[in-house]
Amino acid sequence: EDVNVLNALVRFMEELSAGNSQNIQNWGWDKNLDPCNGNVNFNGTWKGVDCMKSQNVRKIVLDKFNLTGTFDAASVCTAKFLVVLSLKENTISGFIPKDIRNCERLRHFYVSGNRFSGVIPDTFPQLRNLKSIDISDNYFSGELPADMSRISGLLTFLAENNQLSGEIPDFDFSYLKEFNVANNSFSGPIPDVKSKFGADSFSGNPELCGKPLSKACRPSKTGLKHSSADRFLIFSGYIILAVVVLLLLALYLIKKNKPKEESAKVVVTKGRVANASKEHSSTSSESKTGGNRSEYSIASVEAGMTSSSSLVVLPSPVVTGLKFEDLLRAPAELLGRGKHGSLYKVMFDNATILAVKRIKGWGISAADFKRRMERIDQVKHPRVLPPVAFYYSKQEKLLVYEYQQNGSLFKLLHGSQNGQVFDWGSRLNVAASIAEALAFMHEQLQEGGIAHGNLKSTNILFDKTMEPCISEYGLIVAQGQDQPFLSQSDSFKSNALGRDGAYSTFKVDVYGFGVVLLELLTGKLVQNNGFDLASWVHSVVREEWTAEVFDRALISEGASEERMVSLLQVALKCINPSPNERPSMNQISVMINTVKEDEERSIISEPLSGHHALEKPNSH
Ligand SMILES: Nc1ncnc2c1ncn2[C@@H]1O[C@H](COP(=O)(O)OP(=O)(O)OP(=O)(O)O)[C@@H](O)[C@H]1O
Repeated sequence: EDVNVLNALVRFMEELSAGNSQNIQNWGWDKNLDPCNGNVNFNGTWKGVDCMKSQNVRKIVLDKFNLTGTFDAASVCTAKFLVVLSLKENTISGFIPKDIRNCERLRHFYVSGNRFSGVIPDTFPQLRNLKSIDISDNYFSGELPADMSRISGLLTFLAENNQLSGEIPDFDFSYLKEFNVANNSFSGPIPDVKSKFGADSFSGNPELCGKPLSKACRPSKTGLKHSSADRFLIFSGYIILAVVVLLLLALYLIKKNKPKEESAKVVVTKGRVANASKEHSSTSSESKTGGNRSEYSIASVEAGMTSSSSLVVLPSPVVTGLKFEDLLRAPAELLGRGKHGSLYKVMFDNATILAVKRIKGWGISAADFKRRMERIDQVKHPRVLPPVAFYYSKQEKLLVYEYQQNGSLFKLLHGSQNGQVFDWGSRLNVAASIAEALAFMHEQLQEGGIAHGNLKSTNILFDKTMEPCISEYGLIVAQGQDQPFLSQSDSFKSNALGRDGAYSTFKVDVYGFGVVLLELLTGKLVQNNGFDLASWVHSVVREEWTAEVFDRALISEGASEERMVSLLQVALKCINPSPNERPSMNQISVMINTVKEDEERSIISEPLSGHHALEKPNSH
């Protein structure tokens, strides 16, 4: 460590020891000694200090050290690599200084069982890397910072037995495993804790109400609590809101009265409701729109579009005799409006459910489009959803797929899982299947340079037998040096462009696949095209905390860390910023199969009485 850091750490210890110089000597906190290199059992090294790669102080654990002084955050936070700070069960007093914000890498902060007082500083939520916080059994008072939810990925928050007051702020409850604020003076409604924590976590706060406590909240009471200044602010807020709403309404009315613009070729028209249960309530509106159209149908106002000649129905066992008019008239429901188009669920023939993707602004020629779709259709792979039909017009392209009832990988990972278990074995299977299918497609479509172009967990769907399959293959053109039809600012693409500028469509898919692997391993949501997740994983791995990236569900299931790390290594290769360094899908498929074989071998060789052999839930 740097001399300045050593000096600061000695100062930190002096403050903690309240001038008891004996302490410092006994524990070897001497700036002339190396805190890192020495015997672990304090022999020339600093007691309670642990270092990373024998260089930087990473952990300071001074539990039960009879410390009676105060906490000098500014000094201790000069140790930039500090990840764990634990001062449990001493008699430290005073407050936590705002300078705690400088401990940027801090992941675990434990000060329970001391005599800390004062408020938790508002700089605290700036410590985004925090995983666990234990401030229980102290004399902390005042309100918690309102933006505690900024610490995303928090696993533990323990603050029981203090004098904290005010409302409990919103936390990022998605990953929280432990939460306790019992025996404080919190008041008001309990935020939605997603039924993860019971009444024990909140008891001993007489003014708290709402679930999971048995005391219900009285709506009027919160109103009374506001001061007149508060009330003024709230009312003026309402007024502003009302003005905005009125303005929007006016704008909408003005727009509506204008003639329809040329570009709006396909509209969703009002008519009969798709849902049978609502059928009679809307019969009155039917006459207005002329019979057969459904409330949400992909109908067109453009005369040209109703010609069935442009709909190409590919030979498939799913639909026979699908006509364009049928498609337009059929009841449809808008499922999503993605960056690249909208997706409709269409009931056809009362038996077949189709998914229709509508893409706008794709400047591809009719012949190219047709060739492309037919080529994709020719390369059949059981794990790739083939289009059943497609439609071309200059402004609009429609792609028809069979609707998959079992949802997407995204939904399985992040949706309400309905008690479904998505265990390690199943995740590994998904990874292996998708890698294999993608490798096959890449190989077959190498010549035309047709990659998937938009691989992500919403485009991996589960079929009837819960086997994963890739959908929307080849709907995005991202080839050569010329700009893909995506915007230039798309960080996904610019990322795929890499530092060396070389562009490869297939390597974009490899990146996308790497992000899917990260999602499978961490269980975390992907934002910003996976860029955030990727950089988070990188930072954790760099600091040798690899085990912390994995989904808690996988850890508690007892999944093999060794094999999770192997899969993580594959993912990191896929998301290499330089596309040329990324392996091919074929190589990736081989790597994942090796991990899968290891897994299978271990299941066979493990004794049946083993913890995971018994508890392993069925894979799909
Ligand atoms: N064939 C299908 N069957 C069932 N659900 C589907 C099908 N195709 C897509 N979906 C689901 O419908 C939703 C909307 O799909 P859409 O493709 O519009 O979204 P997206 O993939 O997030 O966006 P985009 O592809 O435009 O980037 C997604 O949740 C997707 O998983």
